[in-house]
Amino acid sequence: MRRDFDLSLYFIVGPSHVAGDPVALVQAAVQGGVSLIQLRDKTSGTRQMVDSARRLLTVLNGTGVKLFINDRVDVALACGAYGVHLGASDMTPEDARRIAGDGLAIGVTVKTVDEVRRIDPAIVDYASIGGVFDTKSKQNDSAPLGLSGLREMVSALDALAPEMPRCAIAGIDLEKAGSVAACGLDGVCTISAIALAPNAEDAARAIRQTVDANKRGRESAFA
Ligand SMILES: Cc1ncc(COP(=O)(O)OP(=O)(O)O)c(N)n1
Ligand SMILES: Cc1ncsc1CCOP(=O)(O)O
Ligand SMILES: [Mg+2]
Repeated sequence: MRRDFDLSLYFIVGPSHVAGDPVALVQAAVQGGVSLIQLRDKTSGTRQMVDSARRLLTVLNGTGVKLFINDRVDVALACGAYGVHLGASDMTPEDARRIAGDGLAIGVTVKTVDEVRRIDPAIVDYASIGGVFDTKSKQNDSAPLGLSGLREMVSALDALAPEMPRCAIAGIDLEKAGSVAACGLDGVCTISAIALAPNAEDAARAIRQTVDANKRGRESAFA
């Protein structure tokens, strides 16, 4: 398992979400408290994607913030990313593990309780629950879970693998981040709440503060 990553504030970047070079945006976001980055690129060629990932890794070097690659096990391995994020139509986590061995952390999207129950905790390193709310950043075919659906998913995850790191995604902004994190998560994932904010660093800082105050395990900080 590779679990030396921090889901507190997971920020997704890519050409569909950020016009132009994401480097300055990522630097500002990390300065504000983003703890994990994902490159999500549905449009570029493979070589371009590996180049973009390498540039992000250069920016993240020395920050402790890890890089995950969306969908593409080959790109993640080629650039030396920390992990890969896989959804229901991507390579299965089992196949990704066969290819990557222990060389990649593997995160998965879960949208239903059944999908949670199908997770193999010996293979998967984190679960991202969503979509929680409506989002303009991706077309989601299923209805939003809302907070009650999110809580059901968290309970299913607790029954399966209480230690498994978990975050949630879709429509999570500063206003919602605290109540979402308080459902028993290790963090939240966002695109627009940081990428479209007037000041990415300030936005990340504010969201990170509210997540830290509400996420699972916060009691131990005062023990
Ligand atoms: C952290 C995180 N959670 C969910 C997703 C969505 O993944 P997927 O369901 O495979 O959809 P695409 O992003 O590939 O369109 C994600 N990328 N990251
Ligand atoms: C990639 C992805 N997967 C499910 S929702 C989503 C986009 C979330 O973006 P935002 O934080 O802007 O709602
Ligand atoms: Mg995917």
